[in-house]
Amino acid sequence: MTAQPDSNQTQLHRLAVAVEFSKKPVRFEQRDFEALIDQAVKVVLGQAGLARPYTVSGEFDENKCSGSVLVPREHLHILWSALSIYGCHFGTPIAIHCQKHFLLPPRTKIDLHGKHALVTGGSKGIGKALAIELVRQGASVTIVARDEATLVDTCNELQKLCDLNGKGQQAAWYSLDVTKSPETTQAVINRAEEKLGEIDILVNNAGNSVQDAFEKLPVESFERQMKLNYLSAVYATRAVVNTMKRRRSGRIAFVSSAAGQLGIYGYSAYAPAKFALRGFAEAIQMELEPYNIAITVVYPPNTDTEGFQEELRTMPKEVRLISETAGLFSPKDVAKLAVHDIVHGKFATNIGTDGWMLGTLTAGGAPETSVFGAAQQILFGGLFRGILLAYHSHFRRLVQRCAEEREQEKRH
Ligand SMILES: NC(=O)C1=CN([C@@H]2O[C@H](COP(=O)(O)OP(=O)(O)OC[C@H]3O[C@@H](n4cnc5c(N)ncnc54)[C@H](OP(=O)(O)O)[C@@H]3O)[C@@H](O)[C@H]2O)C=CC1
Ligand SMILES: CCCCCCCCCCCCCCCC(=O)[C@@H](N)CO
Repeated sequence: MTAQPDSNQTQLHRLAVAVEFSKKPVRFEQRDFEALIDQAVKVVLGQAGLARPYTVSGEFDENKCSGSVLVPREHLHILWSALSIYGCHFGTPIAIHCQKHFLLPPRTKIDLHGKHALVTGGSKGIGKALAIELVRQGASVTIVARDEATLVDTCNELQKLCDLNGKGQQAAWYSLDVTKSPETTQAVINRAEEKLGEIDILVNNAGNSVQDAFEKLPVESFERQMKLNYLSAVYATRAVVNTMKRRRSGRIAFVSSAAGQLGIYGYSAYAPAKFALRGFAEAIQMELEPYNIAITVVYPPNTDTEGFQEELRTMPKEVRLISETAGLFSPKDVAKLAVHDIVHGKFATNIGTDGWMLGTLTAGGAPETSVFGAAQQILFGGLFRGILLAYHSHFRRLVQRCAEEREQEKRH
């Protein structure tokens, strides 16, 4: 299938298309579905002298034998009739039904097989766990970070997993400081795309935290935190978004933090950068949804990584006591939940019971793709606000106790 005019103005409709067979063929997958749709369009529109080349990109559910086709508005009706046909395919009589169309495409699951995912900060911690999970589910993965030795080790590990799957997946690495400049990020992403194909999934994970009382943190810390935890994600997103829009498919994820939902003691430089990711994500999801690109923001509580161990060495007692109320998770568990939500196009990933409550409470102006999720927010929003206020009085006492302890230490 050939190119479709790339206009920002083109409004897309999603046609849900079901295929019925008199006798089900042994194999009928995404590729066959695409070929069938292509053929149907050519046959019917060709006879009417209207055939024109454009992409009918969709996602196919093998179990239900139905998929969806993204159609520009001006071609909706002619395509609807073109696709509602009976005929013979693979030697079997079949029927194609167009069931309904939506102006706003509902989220559908993507299949990671054959996809190319790029994970920033993929050499260690949560990023590495994300890369492993993406490979496990069939994707080829590029990881970027600064330190080459760690990149090489992790990439070798990933390639072994790829080989175990036996489907020709590949792992690649590039050394990149994601804060350097938009151009540097763009150049590395171009090279990654030349090697493993256009990026289907971008995971913005690189980041770290600084923690101390506000007046003890130098102003440069605030600037550096914004650069590393927020602006780096803007650079990388910019580097992939045009291609994703042209292809009308993609996923972009941001690893924020529970501290991107609630500001706590010690995180006056870290929390704003993690909050910023959310504002950015909410804004672009509204722009990119018509292009079948879904955004996910991940809000992990404390997660046991190299970065976290490093953080513990200088962590003020208040930060430790407050943050540990939400629990400590393994990078593997965080990655599994995040990849599940990326695949399903879910906007927010919350981890653990406190994470779930915090996510439900702070759903705020974010979009919600699940009716179940929306019902939880509507039902429990008020209740969780009450619970949060109870947590706050607990946190206030913790902060006070730590201040008293410090006073005493000073006196002795
Ligand atoms: N661990 C936790 O408790 C939580 C972490 N998070 C967030 O999750 C993300 C990952 O954290 P975590 O796995 O703990 O961190 P780690 O320190 O364990 O790993 C960080 C990764 O990012 C890379 N990285 C750091 N700085 C840069 C840079 N300037 N350019 C390119 N790559 C960079 C590191 O590689 P290299 O140093 O070689 O560049 C490494 O691969 C962060 O955004 C963090 O804020 C959120 C909530 C909780
Ligand atoms: C009804 C609602 C109840 C909510 C209870 C909430 C408890 C809040 C705890 C905040 C935890 C912040 C952890 C940040 C971890 C992090 O980002 C760093 N470790 C990064 O390295």
